[in-house]
Amino acid sequence: MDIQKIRKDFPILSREVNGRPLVYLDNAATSQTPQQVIDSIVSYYHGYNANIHRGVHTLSQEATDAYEIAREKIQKHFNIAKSHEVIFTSGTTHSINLVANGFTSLLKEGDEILVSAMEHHSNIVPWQMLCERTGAVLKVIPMDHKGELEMDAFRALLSEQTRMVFCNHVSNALGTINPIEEIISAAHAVGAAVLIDGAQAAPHMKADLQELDVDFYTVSAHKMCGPTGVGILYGKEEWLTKLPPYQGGGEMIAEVTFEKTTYADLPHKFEAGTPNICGGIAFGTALDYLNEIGMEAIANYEDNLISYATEQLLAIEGLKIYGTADNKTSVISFNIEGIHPYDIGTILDKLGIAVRTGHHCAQPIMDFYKIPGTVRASFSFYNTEEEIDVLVEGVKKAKQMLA
Ligand SMILES: Cc1ncc(COP(=O)(O)O)c(CN[C@@H]2CONC2=O)c1O
Repeated sequence: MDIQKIRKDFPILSREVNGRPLVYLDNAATSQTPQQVIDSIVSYYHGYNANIHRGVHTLSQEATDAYEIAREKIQKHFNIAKSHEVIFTSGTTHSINLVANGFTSLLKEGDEILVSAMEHHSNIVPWQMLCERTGAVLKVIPMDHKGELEMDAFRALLSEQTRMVFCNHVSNALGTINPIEEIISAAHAVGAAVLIDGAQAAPHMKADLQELDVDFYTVSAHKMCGPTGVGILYGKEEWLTKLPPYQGGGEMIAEVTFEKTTYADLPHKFEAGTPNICGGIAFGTALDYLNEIGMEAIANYEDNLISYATEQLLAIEGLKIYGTADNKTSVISFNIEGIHPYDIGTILDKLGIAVRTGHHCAQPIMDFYKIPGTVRASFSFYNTEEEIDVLVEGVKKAKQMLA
């Protein structure tokens, strides 16, 4: 990987913040956008912006073709069997809510659904709302202080009453890569459906969804060098067929009369209204860009980066890392004894360094560690060891100023 050549693809990486070169280490929040994706957005609005799927004119056909080609690129990237198992959404939060809404008609009082202790709020709150609607019971798969799920406790929680299991592939707050193959297999053994939140995994590793045999998998384009406001829900056809539509409107219908409406086939049943046409097309371009570099090369490079960053940060006295799983990627959450993470983040920003501080929409994790939040540095393939050195020096300076 020619990092300097790659970095030139990202115009934003050459800007300054507070008079210093930007060091962007908040990739778990959103990734940056290469010129190729920016050009894809511009060329859509320059050349073939039109509404899709029903137009009789050339522009509409060009836009429709580009949008459906993007769907096929997503299908190929995640090794999905059928293109209609790819549902365009506005992102992971929308995708999870679509499934949670659909299960309202499939769950009954006393059914049990399991969620891991290290979830993002978007993979907790929709399921709590589902339990309120149905009388189902939410149970939590515990984690240990390393930030790894307690798999014996997970297996003990499974029963004939378990109907669903939800877990992130990678924790956005800890970087833990969860043993989803084992989770999927054990859940299927009791007949439970599994939704894996892939938001933090898909940017950093290949996810082969047929090999995983997962029932639902969610992805946000803005974490994968794509635009915000677009993502996908993958669902096995057998499950998507069982779920009722999420939103009513145009596109998702076959026939409408005031007496009765029949719904469109997959994927359109779940794609009501005018979608983020340009976003979907640009998501396809982002996948082209990532695959040009290669997901394996990206994963290997980022593994080396996080090992270097961990080693350098741990050399700072009083610094504690949260999330020390044997198998982790792309995220380092840390605090310095006696200093509030927000204060560290503020000083780092003055030095041009962008990190995230707070609970990272994972308050149960912070409660588990009994901390208000962390400083989270999150890496991508366009970051460098030199940028990590700037981060480390910045943390040392913040410690000196605040201790
Ligand atoms: C694991 C995980 N699941 C779901 C989401 C929600 O994704 P959307 O916002 O695209 O629907 C995020 C977002 N990550 C947050 C966003 O900012 N910082 C984070 O860690 C996430 O990291």
